[in-house]
Amino acid sequence: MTAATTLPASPVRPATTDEVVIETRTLTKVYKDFWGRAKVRALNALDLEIRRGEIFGLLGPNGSGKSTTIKLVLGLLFPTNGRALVFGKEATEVTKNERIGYLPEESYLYKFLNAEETLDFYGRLFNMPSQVRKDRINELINMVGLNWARRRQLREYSKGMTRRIGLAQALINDPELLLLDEPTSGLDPIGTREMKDLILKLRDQGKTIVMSSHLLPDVQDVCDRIAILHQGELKELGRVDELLTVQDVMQLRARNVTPECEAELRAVLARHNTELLAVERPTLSLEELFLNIVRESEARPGKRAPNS
Ligand SMILES: Nc1ncnc2c1ncn2[C@@H]1O[C@H](COP(=O)(O)OP(=O)(O)OP(=O)(O)O)[C@@H](O)[C@H]1O
Repeated sequence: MTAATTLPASPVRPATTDEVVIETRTLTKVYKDFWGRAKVRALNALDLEIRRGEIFGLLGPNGSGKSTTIKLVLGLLFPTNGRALVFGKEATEVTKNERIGYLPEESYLYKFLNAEETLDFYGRLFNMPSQVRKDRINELINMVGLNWARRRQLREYSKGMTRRIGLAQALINDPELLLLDEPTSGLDPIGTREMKDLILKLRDQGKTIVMSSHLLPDVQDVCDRIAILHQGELKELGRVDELLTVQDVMQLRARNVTPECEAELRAVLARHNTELLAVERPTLSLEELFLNIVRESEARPGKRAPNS
């Protein structure tokens, strides 16, 4: 994706509202074997409410039920028990699909079409008029940074490029709700940052986004709330900032602290019987360091003295 991530014009909607977009009530899925015998309880009595304008993360180890949840919400699977409602309607009702975009974990796009043809195919499925389709395809291809490869067949695409065209496809109908299965998998750090910025922009446009991911820093960066599943059970649910806040520790950050000032601070803390856990310099994340170096190298090509 290029820096020119212009998003297709859609009305700016307010951020998170109280409107519930996805609701699950004791949602349960038991996969059966060939003989109809219960084989795997993939999801057990899941209760969730996801509101308009949220970025909601589904986390959990392999086999914990994330994809099953997404498929139930999409109406691709029937629940064994309980209900999944999307926009207030049963998830299995097909009319809701017009308001949903889905990026599956594995690409199912036709490999012998190029990016334009792929999006044109999906635009036709949504009965988009020719000119609207053309404009939308241009906007989306630019948005995901594939302009340079728009006429190349998808079989020549790298994993990261495939992820980008998958996202463009998921956005073709300007959906209100986006379900993204592992949106950053296969992307390099710059592509990952751009995908995350894009997800945030889509949220700012009022879209509701549900994403599953194993890449925890990505989830931490973009998600407002998360659910953690384990063997089909909901184990944790809440706002990311609240779940990650260590309640009984406080951090002070100050610039230009002199040794005298530090000594006084230590003395004050000691006087109040406060246990000083650490005095340290903040560090960049590896992502920040990497992006700084790449951006600097783009601005100033040529030799760069390491650690400068
Ligand atoms: N079609 C199926 N038939 C039988 N069992 C299935 C089927 N699909 C998934 N399962 C089982 O259901 C459980 C949950 O699977 P699911 O794919 O929802 O997990 P996940 O959290 O998405 O995993 P991953 O992180 O590996 O994608 C697993 O034990 C899996 O083996």
